[in-house]
Amino acid sequence: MSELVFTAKQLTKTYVSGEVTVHALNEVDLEIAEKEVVVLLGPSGSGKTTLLNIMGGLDRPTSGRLFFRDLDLTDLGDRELTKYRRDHVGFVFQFYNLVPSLTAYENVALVTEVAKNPMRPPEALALVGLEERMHHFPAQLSGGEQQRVAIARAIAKRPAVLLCDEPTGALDSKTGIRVIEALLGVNRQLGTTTVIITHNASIQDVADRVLFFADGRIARVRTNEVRREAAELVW
Ligand SMILES: Nc1ncnc2c1ncn2[C@@H]1O[C@H](COP(=O)(O)OP(=O)(O)OP(=O)(O)O)[C@@H](O)[C@H]1O
Repeated sequence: MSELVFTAKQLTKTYVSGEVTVHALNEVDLEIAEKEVVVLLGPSGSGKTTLLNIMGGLDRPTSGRLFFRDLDLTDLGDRELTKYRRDHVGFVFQFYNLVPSLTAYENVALVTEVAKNPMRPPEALALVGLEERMHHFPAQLSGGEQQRVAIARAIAKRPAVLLCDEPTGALDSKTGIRVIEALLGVNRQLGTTTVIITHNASIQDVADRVLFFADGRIARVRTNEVRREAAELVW
């Protein structure tokens, strides 16, 4: 059995506004192993982003526990949570949030300059197939290429986990597939545990496991015996 990266126990997040209570996460139990690729699917509002944000130390649960390896994240103060995030977590969002006045190289360097044991920017950009474009500005890159720069930026500090919220949401199928290819390449070469939220059901075939969310719970889990390559996807 491989090592666990995340263990969630009865993880619950409740929002109360006035008379309305929303159970964004409802007593979720979950284990995610080292090096796993996990895809989260489910309707809008089913709790996927809430779980991702708590795993990334961006948000806190209302009750329950979440462990990163043997570190109980639910016990951490704000500064410790920030340190956890900085040392161990890379994020990729739907919109790339690159600095437009900086080249691809410089966007990655922003992170590597403050990390403990970073890759050099060209190494990170090579992992996503962009070494030839590293002196280009975001405006000179396609959406898919910009997202790959964002992935290079997220993984340059060699995080244990990469959390991706709709990474292909703004992309057409061809560039989306290249982005998934980049994520799988990083997972293969660095062993980064990767969690991907998507509304695109075809992406589930590249995962080790697929968690289907409904009403703040994991309603179903699918395990793929064989992971498909990104190039085999059709959407
Ligand atoms: N800050 C907040 N205040 C109040 N309710 C919230 C807040 N954040 C999320 N929610 C509610 O919690 C529920 C779960 O939201 P969440 O964003 O986790 O869903 P999701 O599955 O990621 O949806 P989507 O696919 O649309 O991103 C929703 O009903 C949402 O409206």
